[in-house]
Amino acid sequence: SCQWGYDSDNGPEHWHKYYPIAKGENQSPIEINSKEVQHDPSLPPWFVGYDPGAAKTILNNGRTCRVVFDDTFDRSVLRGGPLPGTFRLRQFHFHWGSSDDHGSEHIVDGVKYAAELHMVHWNPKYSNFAEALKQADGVAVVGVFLKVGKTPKPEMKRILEEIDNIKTKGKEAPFSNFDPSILFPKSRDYWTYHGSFTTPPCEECITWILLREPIEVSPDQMAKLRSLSINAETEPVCPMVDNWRPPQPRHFRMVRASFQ
Ligand SMILES: NS(=O)(=O)c1cc(F)cc(F)c1
Ligand SMILES: [Zn+2]
Repeated sequence: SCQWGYDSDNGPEHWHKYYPIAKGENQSPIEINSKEVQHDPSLPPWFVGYDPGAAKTILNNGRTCRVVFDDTFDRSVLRGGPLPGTFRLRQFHFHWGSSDDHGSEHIVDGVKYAAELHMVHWNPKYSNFAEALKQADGVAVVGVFLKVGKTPKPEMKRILEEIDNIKTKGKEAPFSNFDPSILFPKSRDYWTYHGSFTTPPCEECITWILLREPIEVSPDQMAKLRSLSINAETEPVCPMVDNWRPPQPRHFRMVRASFQ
């Protein structure tokens, strides 16, 4: 059946059987190699206008920890950068490893970060998210790398405090009054390229905006993420770790940088 995951029997090497686009030519993540990136001075800055009141719930869907927003109107939006018009924030989630030396999906000059935050937005010129993911310009994801250091990121506290209430698959808790832009690093420098969802359905609908500057989290904060389980409450405990897809072939895609 369609229960894809990250194990040897349902992981990234199997996804193409149910989602043939997983072997497409515009798949994500990819390796970013600074020497092959093209600096594009015409790339504008990107901007967000997030309404903290749009935050709704935090959920363990058995594959990641996801915070969901009200996207029924242009309430929390992303615009500028490589994007045509405004995109609506729908959710954000994370990918991480079983130890601090890996876990990110995109890899930069050989560097694997401990985790990667994805802020998912969709183009309201399409009637809904399901329609948008069928379009090449349907979705925009801002990716932020998480690097482990000594100082905890205070802005992560609220997310990690909720983890105790969503330990197992299917658990959901209210999550309100949160502006996710507090998670961004200082610099707005980014790489951008056209790619796909890094999980099934692997649709090639994403304009990626990957921030160059990682945010720093503490080892305890990473351990908290790793305390989530993929199993439901009534099933044997299986830690939610290594929920990342390895890099995919870049093929003929150009990665542009907003910075020199
Ligand atoms: N991991 S990802 O950001 O590419 C992503 C976003 C999304 F909205 C749905 C997915 F299945 C996967
Ligand atoms: Zn993701």
